[in-house]
Amino acid sequence: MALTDRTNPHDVSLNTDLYELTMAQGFWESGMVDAEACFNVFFRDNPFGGGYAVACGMGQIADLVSNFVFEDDVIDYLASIQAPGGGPMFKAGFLDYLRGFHMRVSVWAVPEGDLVFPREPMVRVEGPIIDCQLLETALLNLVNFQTLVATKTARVVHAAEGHPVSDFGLRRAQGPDGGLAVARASYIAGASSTSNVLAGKIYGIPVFGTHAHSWVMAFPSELEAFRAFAESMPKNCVLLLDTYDVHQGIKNAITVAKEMEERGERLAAIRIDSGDLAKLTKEARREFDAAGLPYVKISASNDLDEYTIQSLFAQGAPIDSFGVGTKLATCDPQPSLGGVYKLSATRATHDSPWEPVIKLSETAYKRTIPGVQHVRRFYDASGCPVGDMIVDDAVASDDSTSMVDVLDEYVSYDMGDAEPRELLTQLVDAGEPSGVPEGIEAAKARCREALMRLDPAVKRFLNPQTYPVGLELGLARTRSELARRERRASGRS
Ligand SMILES: Nc1ncnc2c1ncn2[C@@H]1O[C@H](COP(=O)(O)OP(=O)(O)OP(=O)(O)O)[C@@H](O)[C@H]1O
Ligand SMILES: O=P(O)(O)OC[C@H]1O[C@H](OP(=O)(O)OP(=O)(O)O)[C@H](O)[C@@H]1O
Ligand SMILES: O=C(O)c1cccnc1
Repeated sequence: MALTDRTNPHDVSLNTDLYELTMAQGFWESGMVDAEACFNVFFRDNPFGGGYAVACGMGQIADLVSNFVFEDDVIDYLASIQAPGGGPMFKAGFLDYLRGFHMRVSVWAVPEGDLVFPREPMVRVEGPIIDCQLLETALLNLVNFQTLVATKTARVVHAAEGHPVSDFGLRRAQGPDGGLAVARASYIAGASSTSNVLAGKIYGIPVFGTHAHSWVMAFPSELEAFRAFAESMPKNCVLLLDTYDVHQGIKNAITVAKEMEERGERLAAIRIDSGDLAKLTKEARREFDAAGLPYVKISASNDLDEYTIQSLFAQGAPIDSFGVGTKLATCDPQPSLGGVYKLSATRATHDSPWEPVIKLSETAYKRTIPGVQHVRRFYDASGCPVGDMIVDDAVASDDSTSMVDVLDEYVSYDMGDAEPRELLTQLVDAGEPSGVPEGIEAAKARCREALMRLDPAVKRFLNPQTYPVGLELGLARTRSELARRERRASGRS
């Protein structure tokens, strides 16, 4: 899959921050080779001021874990790193340990394409603390950006009201890897195609393209350029009308469409990439219809995002499809998702009981949730999600429907008759992939279904309603007790 298709699989273990390796060495030296940990990936705020996020990148986690090995050239490089104070950064004994290393972690995650909300675990990793720590950076690198892109795309696709959206973002993406991640995540979240040909080859995403202004400028006239393109691409001819003057562009496209009809062909569409897209697309629609060419579709591009698309439809723009590049690939106006990887439980060995741990902070906002967490998503009778409950089975109470808001302990919810379903599914079992990884189409279908069932009030762009996420009562109690104990231990109360 993706990561190893693109990079030398032996380098996967170096796609990390140095401190993961130095901490791993420290755990090894401290005799903690058998110590185990439980970490969770979560984010604190929905991106783009929205009401939800689309989980993405999970389909590549098993591949990351399997390929997390230290080949000889990697060991040689690590051996060559000098500590700032002099001498090798890594000890020979630790490098020997890494030589035979393979990940033994178990991983659970929100299924790719499903919805995820602030503070609930979107990925849970359990296993030897060394392995868990080594995984942090690469795992966050995988899921943070793809979840952000998938969420941005879901918003754009929502605004497009069922009209196809193509990812045009490669030229503005954050490098070749970024471009591939954008194509993959945007396709899962509802884009119909990508202009990125490598993504088409690697992931099997449909590829789509029109032509650039340079095509028109390379011919003596626009009409000749359109004719040449129609002859070269009779089956998928989309003409870009705005190189010189859209009004003349419409006339030239009609001339070429009529010539195509005489050859038994059809002009597929036109694209407009500048100016007032509402006004110009209305004019184009009028003229194509009047010329007896109602089948010619209208595509629009030019710095589009969910807000411009929504506005264009509010103005009655007769647009059939969109090409969305810069603002999708760069996730404008929010370039990162602040997903974090936090320790929530430890145990001395695989056979000892888990001890929940908590990270306190000056602000409740940064306080973590302790325990080995999983998520119960509740659905109403029509199959729509109504709330998510974070549960640690080891401390769970008898009350399986009540929960306390994840941020505000004075707010509680009762899920009543709603039907609970486990959200997290296992991806890796003690280092081995759990079953056959699902394809990208399954994640895409899941995303479409999940978004369709999400309350429109949570999906709206302006002041969306907050989807309820809470702690099961036993977990809420454990969290308060741990917080009190830690505060006392640190002398703060
Ligand atoms: N009717 C419209 N309503 C709202 N936004 C629009 C409308 N038409 C175009 N836009 C958006 O306005 C922004 C600027 O459009 P503008 O007409 O200034 O194009 P431009 O960037 O000057 O064109 P060029 O690509 O030639 O530089 C773009 O993001 C475009 O998508
Ligand atoms: O507008 P985006 O959402 O980023 O979509 C991709 C853009 O890429 C191309 O423009 P190009 O790079 O040739 O520059 P342009 O803005 O001058 O058209 C294309 O014509 C789109 O406008
Ligand atoms: O095919 C297109 O029209 C296209 C692709 C990438 C960027 N802009 C336009």
